Amino acid sequence: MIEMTDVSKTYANGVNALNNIDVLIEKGEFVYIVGPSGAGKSTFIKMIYREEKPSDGRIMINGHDLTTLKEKHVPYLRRNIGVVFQDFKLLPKMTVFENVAFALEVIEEPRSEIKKRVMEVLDIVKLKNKARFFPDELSGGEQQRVSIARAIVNRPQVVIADEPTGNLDPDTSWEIMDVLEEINKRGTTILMATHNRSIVNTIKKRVIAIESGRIVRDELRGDYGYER
Ligand SMILES: Nc1ncnc2c1ncn2[C@@H]1O[C@H](COP(=O)(O)OP(=O)(O)OP(=O)(O)O)[C@@H](O)[C@H]1O
Repeated sequence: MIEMTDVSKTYANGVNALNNIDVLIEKGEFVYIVGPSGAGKSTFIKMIYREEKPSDGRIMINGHDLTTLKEKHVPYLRRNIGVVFQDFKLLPKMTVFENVAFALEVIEEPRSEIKKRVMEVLDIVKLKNKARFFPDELSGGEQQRVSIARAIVNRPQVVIADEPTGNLDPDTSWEIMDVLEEINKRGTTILMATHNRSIVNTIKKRVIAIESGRIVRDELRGDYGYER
């Protein structure tokens, strides 16, 4: 469902972030993207939700060619891809409920339907009881769970997480993994860029390792593979 063919990315300042990337990720996979700082992991991820365009090569997502996708069609692509960031990016003046409902792409859907869907996803992330709270009234892990609820509320086929546990303590990081695994079990493809060695080495998944802009390893049930 995600296919990159000979993809390279050079930024405007001349930095060559990715070179000749070939990769195929099937529906329902859970994939860790690992590699040293500056290796190109975020660039790889950003190209999938069209935050960045490749300089060369082709990216296909669900049969759509991202490289020729018109700007006006980018919102349709994004509806199918939920994104989770290290720093949550919640709207501080909105409640948990509103943060999730805001992301829901429903046109003239009855309020009752919107409420039902938002409460469904808050149930998945175990935050139904905090729907009326504001982000600053939540722990870091809870805020990340809200951001995951927001990412899945449109029932995307793919969730992309760029260091989702980067700002969290170890216990909370495991809770976030429980939630991501649950979402994956329900059929959503997950791509997660991470520096979290113990998670990668414990919850075994496919590992794609990137170094200096190239894929140097792609293993089912792989290891983190880097020393600190
Ligand atoms: N917008 C940008 N403009 C220019 N260069 C960039 C830009 N974004 C990233 N780069 C460069 O591209 C290279 C890859 O960066 P990227 O953020 O993809 O790495 P990363 O593997 O995600 O790193 P980290 O683990 O530190 O987040 C780096 O050399 C970085 O400086």
